[in-house]
Amino acid sequence: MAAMTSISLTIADKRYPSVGGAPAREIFHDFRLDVAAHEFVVLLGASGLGKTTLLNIVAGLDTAFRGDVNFGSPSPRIAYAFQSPRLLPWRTVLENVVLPLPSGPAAREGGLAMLHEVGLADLADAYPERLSLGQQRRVALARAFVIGPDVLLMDEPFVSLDEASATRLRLLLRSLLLKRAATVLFVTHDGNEAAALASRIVLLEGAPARVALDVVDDLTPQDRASTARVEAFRRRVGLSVAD
Ligand SMILES: Nc1ncnc2c1ncn2[C@@H]1O[C@H](COP(=O)(O)OP(=O)(O)OP(=O)(O)O)[C@@H](O)[C@H]1O
Repeated sequence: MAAMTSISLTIADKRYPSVGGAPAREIFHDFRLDVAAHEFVVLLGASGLGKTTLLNIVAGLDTAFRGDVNFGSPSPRIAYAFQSPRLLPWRTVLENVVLPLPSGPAAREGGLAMLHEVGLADLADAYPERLSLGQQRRVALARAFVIGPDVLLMDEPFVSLDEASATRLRLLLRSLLLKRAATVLFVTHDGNEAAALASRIVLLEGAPARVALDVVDDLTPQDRASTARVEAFRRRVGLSVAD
């Protein structure tokens, strides 16, 4: 039975000190975000607002802030898919996927099963340099899911792909989540991507960042497959974010 993991994030204060001539910046002030178990929250907002900072705080990678992250369940498994796939070039595809697992035959089996699910079983023994960006992003997805995450953090995981490849990867992500539910925080600049994926969209604005819009995305799978319906939804709820 998978744990039901929610996320309660409070950031009383997060700032970066001044670097070079640039002034110190307060990124978050009295900020709060509550994510229910198995919600798929897309965080949307302009560049430089603090979205990556927020993911790093939830991941526990950034502890230089005043505030608190609470998961509502003990020791949740957290997977983080970064903006670039970050595969180790000297390891094979399979070796990259099983990195987060204790080594052994069970890891190999789990890794191969995951590669099969993302459609890359044939490339298990290849090295990352041979892979297209779309394939590398699939490997990153496999590595995120191989631990059976309770919390999945994703920072623009499908950026720089052509639209057809990005659409395929979004469908793949949704089907992976149908098999093993996770609580998801997904960052993007792209309003259509947000509408196509989310169960809830949170738009951030300003400095320090505040929640400018927080809407439920109840599109059906059929709606999500239609660019026109996704765009209509985005306009209806007032999401008009430029990239
Ligand atoms: N270590 C750091 N030191 C100083 N400033 C930083 C540091 N990391 C990030 N910043 C600044 O803090 C702000 C928020 O950065 P962050 O990467 O969280 O934004 P973002 O919303 O994820 O942006 P993008 O969408 O471009 O990735 C930016 O202005 C960035 O330049």
